[in-house]
Amino acid sequence: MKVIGLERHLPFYSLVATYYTPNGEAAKMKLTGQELTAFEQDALMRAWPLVHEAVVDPTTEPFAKANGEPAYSYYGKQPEMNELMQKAMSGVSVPFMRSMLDGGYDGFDGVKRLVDVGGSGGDCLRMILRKHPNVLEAINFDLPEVVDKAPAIPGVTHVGGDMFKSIPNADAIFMKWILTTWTDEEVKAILSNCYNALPEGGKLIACEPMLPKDSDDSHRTRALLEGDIFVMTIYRAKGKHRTEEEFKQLGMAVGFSNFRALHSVDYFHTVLEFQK
Ligand SMILES: C[S@@+](CC[C@H](N)C(=O)[O-])C[C@H]1O[C@@H](n2cnc3c(N)ncnc32)[C@H](O)[C@@H]1O
Repeated sequence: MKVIGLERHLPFYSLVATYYTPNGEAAKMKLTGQELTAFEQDALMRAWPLVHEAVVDPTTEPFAKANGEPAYSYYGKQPEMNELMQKAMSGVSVPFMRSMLDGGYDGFDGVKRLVDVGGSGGDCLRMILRKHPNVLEAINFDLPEVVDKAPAIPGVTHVGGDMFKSIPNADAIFMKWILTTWTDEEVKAILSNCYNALPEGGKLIACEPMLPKDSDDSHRTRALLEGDIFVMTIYRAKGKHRTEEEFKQLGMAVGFSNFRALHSVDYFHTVLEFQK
């Protein structure tokens, strides 16, 4: 199935994702209740009115200014919000992973040890393991306070740490919706730690929203640009959506020798492969 769009209806509690099955039948998924609460909660609502300040001065962080600290540390200190964010992430990731795994993506073939960097509650790994029994060791790597709340998943080891310090070794590294929230220098630090954790020929599979080279008024471009504003508000003004060339250059800068971008896996995310 493919996500073809997000429709927002008032009141807020009826955000609907529309999917098409391979034979063209439309199916809908509703993001309601807990998932939406994460996006509508007070801390975020306080940040939205400050977005214009970040446009005028990119050093301003709306979320940090409104709430006294950046989003990840803010959520990490509040167990309820931490849990809610994991549920929200899961609500977005499960349909994406279904689309990736059922769509014939072959990047996990032959992988024995796989790490998901910033894997939140571990849903992506759970789904990858179900489809790829060749993966014998799966490590869900996230901040300690996040993995503390992650549910036990057969075959998955939760490891707490900081991707800016080091990343566990693996044949392949997976990450979804990670690079977008960081600056170019920070992305290079994350990619460099991935590079160091991989053997020769190993690969990083990163799934990120990607901006088209030229802007247009298509639904997809508008959704991607809207996502850019969302990142600017909820996470950091310094994070940003990037083009294929920008991702490629960041990977090459830390030593990856091969790069490819697969656009047909999902409507919103592109699958980026960086090979060592
Ligand atoms: C936008 S969420 C994406 C979650 C998951 N990959 C998904 O797509 O559902 C970003 C994740 O990165 C994690 N993260 C943030 N800073 C991190 C760090 N320094 N080291 C490891 N993980 C981090 C967050 O806790 C969060 O789970």
